[in-house]
Amino acid sequence: MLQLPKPTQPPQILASVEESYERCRQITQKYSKTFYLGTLLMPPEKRRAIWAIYVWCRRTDELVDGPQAKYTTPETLQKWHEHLEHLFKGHPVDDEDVALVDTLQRFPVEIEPFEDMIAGQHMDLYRNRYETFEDLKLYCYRVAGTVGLMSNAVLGIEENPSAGPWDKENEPYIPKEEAIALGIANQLTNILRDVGEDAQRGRIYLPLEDLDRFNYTETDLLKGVIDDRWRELMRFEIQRARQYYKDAERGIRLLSKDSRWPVWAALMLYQGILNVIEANDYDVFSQRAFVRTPKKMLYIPLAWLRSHVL
Ligand SMILES: CC(C)=CCC/C(C)=C/CC/C(C)=C/CC/C(C)=C/[C@@H]1[C@@H](COP(=O)(O)OP(=O)(O)O)[C@]1(C)CC/C=C(\C)CC/C=C(\C)CCC=C(C)C
Ligand SMILES: [Mn+2]
Repeated sequence: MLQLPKPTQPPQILASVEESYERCRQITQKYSKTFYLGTLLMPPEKRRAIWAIYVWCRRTDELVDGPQAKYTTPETLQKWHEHLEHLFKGHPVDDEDVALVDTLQRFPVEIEPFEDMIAGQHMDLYRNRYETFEDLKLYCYRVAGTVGLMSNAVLGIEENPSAGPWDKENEPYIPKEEAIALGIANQLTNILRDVGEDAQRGRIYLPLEDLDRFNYTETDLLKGVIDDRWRELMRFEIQRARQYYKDAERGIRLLSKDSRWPVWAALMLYQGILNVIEANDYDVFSQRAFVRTPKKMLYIPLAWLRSHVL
């Protein structure tokens, strides 16, 4: 017997694939000058896939960090998770989704990093202190390491041209840990840059065990005290972030050739924020550290060199 369609909501006319990617491009350009610049160095198909992923990440982040964040509850995140499941079944729900569904078909990736990022936003909903670095690392993996895993699928791995047929059975090494390391490095940089802003919202991401170690208190931080204890603490955290950038570097060498330059550029541009924090004598309370445009432009050819030489 012929099945009649079940009565549902009238089908919504969504943006075309091209329109949706263009929207994602505009959103990426508006929200992140750094990553947008990096994506311009990619071949067009990869570039627009990264824009689509960026927009999903940005929308997820906005749920707990954006202007409507005070209305976000665990149910909101549960609904966002259901929305995600639709996308992985190939059904876009709104205009921005159309590009991501297309991207997921072209560059298959597991749902897990997307789910983990939602779990990270859940942490932001309830936590405003991190006791140990292990606690903070889990948060950093969830909100940023996951971006590395999502991006890996698009960036691609360089096939080893010298591999013989006997090597074909061996799975190629996917630099997952290195991609996660770059996400964690970026997130730690973000946290160090935004200490003052976060404190004004009552949030302290720096591990309390680290504050203790340098004899610096929560009250000092909330008051924005800059003294030798603070400088030592910041030096320690900057050093830790730099180690994560270092760990990521060996992974970049394994990426496909056309992805190395943009990733080096994104790494150098974001890591540059740490140098600015040092140049500002660790004052992250009364000024925001950012890399000036002429310096940014200098990083681009340097990144090209590194992608060819290292
Ligand atoms: C060039 C390239 C491939 C970039 C990836 C771009 C992308 C998909 C970014 C998504 C970022 C995003 C919106 C994440 C949501 C959570 C969040 C806000 C995390 C912080 C990002 C900063 O974003 P923001 O828009 O605030 O930027 P500004 O500070 O305003 O400039 C984070 C700090 C996390 C970003 C993490 C990454 C981009 C992961 C990087 C890892 C890779 C690209 C993998 C590379 C592969 C190997 C093997 C090393
Ligand atoms: Mn955020």
